[in-house]
Amino acid sequence: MMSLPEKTRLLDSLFADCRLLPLLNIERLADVLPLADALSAGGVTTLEITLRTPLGIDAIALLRAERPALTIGAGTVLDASQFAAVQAAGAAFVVTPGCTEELLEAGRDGLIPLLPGIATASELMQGYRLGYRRFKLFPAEIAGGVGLIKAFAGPFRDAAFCPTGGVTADNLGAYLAQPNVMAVGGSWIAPPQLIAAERWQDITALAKAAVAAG
Ligand SMILES: O=C(O)C(=O)C[C@H](O)[C@H](O)COP(=O)(O)O
Repeated sequence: MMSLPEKTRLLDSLFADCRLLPLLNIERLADVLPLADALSAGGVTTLEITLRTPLGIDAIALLRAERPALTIGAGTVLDASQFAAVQAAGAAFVVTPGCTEELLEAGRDGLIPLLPGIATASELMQGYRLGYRRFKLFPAEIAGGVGLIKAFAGPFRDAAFCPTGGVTADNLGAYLAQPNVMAVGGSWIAPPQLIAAERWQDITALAKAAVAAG
């Protein structure tokens, strides 16, 4: 089993080539492969399927089987049983909006890395105490945005963040310019209305623009 420092290194390696984490809510299973291909064509290498819809687990398993070159994370994981389910479906890592003791322990003891969600120094320190050094900052813009990430760089010198929630094409560059930003996440690269309309080329264009900003 991997230690937390090994899981930290694995997370860093997933974003070494592309610091983007498009967040996908899957409403129709038929969208999964064309959507993943549209993002790949734009240069995306890692994406997050949320459990916000009941198709999340099936979508993760489908991508794992059909698009093995992509790295698939699972998002909106809220408890240890969901952690176990996405791990079994083949997720490469787990992202959560917040952190509970149960989830932090599941991420420590599980087979795949957890990127726990935090919005305050105190939440960060609960994970830090166990050995976590990589965190999702959620909701990034509301919690303090780039200013908060800069402030965290003072006391938490070896921590890095994946801001998510309110990241757009307009503020993406400011986040990526921070040395303690490991990646940025969000739905702006594959907006629900473009997925619903199967506008795959528009999604490729949004992905290309975001990759260019990184
Ligand atoms: O579902 C989760 O796991 C979350 O924690 C929330 C998402 O990360 C944000 O809602 C994405 O925010 P937008 O990019 O502004 O749409």
